Amino acid sequence: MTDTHLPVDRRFGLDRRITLPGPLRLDGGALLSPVDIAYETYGALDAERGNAILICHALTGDQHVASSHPRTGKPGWWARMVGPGKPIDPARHFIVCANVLGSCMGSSGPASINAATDQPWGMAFPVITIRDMVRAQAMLLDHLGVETLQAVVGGSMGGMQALSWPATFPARVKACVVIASTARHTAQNIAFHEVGRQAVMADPKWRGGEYYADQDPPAAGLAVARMAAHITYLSEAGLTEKFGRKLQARPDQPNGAKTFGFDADFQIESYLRHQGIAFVDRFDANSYLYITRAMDYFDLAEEHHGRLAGAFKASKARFCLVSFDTDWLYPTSESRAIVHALNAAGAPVSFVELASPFGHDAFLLEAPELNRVVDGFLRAGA
Ligand SMILES: CC(=O)SCCNC(=O)CCNC(=O)[C@H](O)C(C)(C)COP(=O)(O)OP(=O)(O)OC[C@H]1O[C@@H](n2cnc3c(N)ncnc32)[C@H](O)[C@@H]1OP(=O)(O)O
Ligand SMILES: N[C@@H](CCO)C(=O)O
Repeated sequence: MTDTHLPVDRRFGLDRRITLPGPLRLDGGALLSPVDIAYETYGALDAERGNAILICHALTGDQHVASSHPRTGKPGWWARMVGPGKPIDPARHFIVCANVLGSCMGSSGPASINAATDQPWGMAFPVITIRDMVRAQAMLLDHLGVETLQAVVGGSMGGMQALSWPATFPARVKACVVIASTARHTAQNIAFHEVGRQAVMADPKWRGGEYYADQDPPAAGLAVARMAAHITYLSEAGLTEKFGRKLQARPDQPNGAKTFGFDADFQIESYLRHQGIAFVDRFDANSYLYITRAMDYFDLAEEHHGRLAGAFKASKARFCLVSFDTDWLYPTSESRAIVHALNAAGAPVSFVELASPFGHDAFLLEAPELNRVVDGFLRAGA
């Protein structure tokens, strides 16, 4: 087993990658060995080993939750929530955030090397599930000497992992915070993901996922996939307020003008193109296929004989559910269904729907009310 520091400059926090021998038995039946997990920690484990908080990231997130990204220098994706003086604070908590299995920021995924062939896995990487991601995190926590989590916290796909934790390891979780998430992917969720996957696979550069050798990825397909997905992370009201029908300024047309053609005349078109292009620079197309698939397969009730309450039967955890009123990707009704199941299972649960114009991605933006809810919930159990 090796545990190495990755060579990055850190404001605070420690960026590492561990190679665990495994094997990790995956829901699909495959055995993964070895298992690489890239992660960051902040703060220190207390003498009782009782202050660990695991933060689970969303679809395209990473382990850089609170410290600046080593490549872009941008602040961590949840620096608003995690850091000195924040609800999740390295002065009080031992904070762990790991890159999920299947991703491309250092953990085992389709872009990493298959030890059996000495080549990138590509589409030979085994299909993974949310529960497989959670099992890999449990292996990391074993390595770090964390038996019980004070809390597991996540938004979006991070919330799916957070929910999966007490269902998979009921004795290891004392509290669970689930933000803007769901206990299952609906037909509409799967439909949007399938559009994105088909955009990637229709790009001639995808080549069955074998594009690593000449470093010529299916950038156009992945950018279109991200553009479509990004719309689902926003809200109509937010888009109207930010862009409306405003025209995009260009060097030759500083106030914008219609070209009566197919340039990005509208600001919203230009914005989406920017989001698509920026995404290609930071994400692997095959990882996008694998992780969206894991989300589509997620159905916590199905894993427990069709009863969502059954998933929480053995759990002793307290739960905090948060939704946003403009999130149409994982609307409040999905959180309510989880709350009902938790009530049926007799689990302590608090639930709040917050108002925000920003849609699903509101959990990533400045949201003082969200910080107050998370802070209050974590302190109540400390
Ligand atoms: C969840 C995790 O675990 S981490 C993964 C989360 N991260 C992401 O999803 C990254 C991409 N997502 C986003 O940017 C999301 O919208 C958010 C919520 C995270 C950020 O939202 P905001 O801070 O409001 O940023 P916004 O959506 O306005 O995008 C700003 C970018 O659009 C660009 N932009 C804005 N308007 C235009 C336009 N008309 N034309 C072209 N580009 C534009 C800005 O220049 C800026 O570019 P930059 O990010 O390269 O600096
Ligand atoms: N925008 C976030 C949340 C999506 O669920 C991401 O890309 O991970």
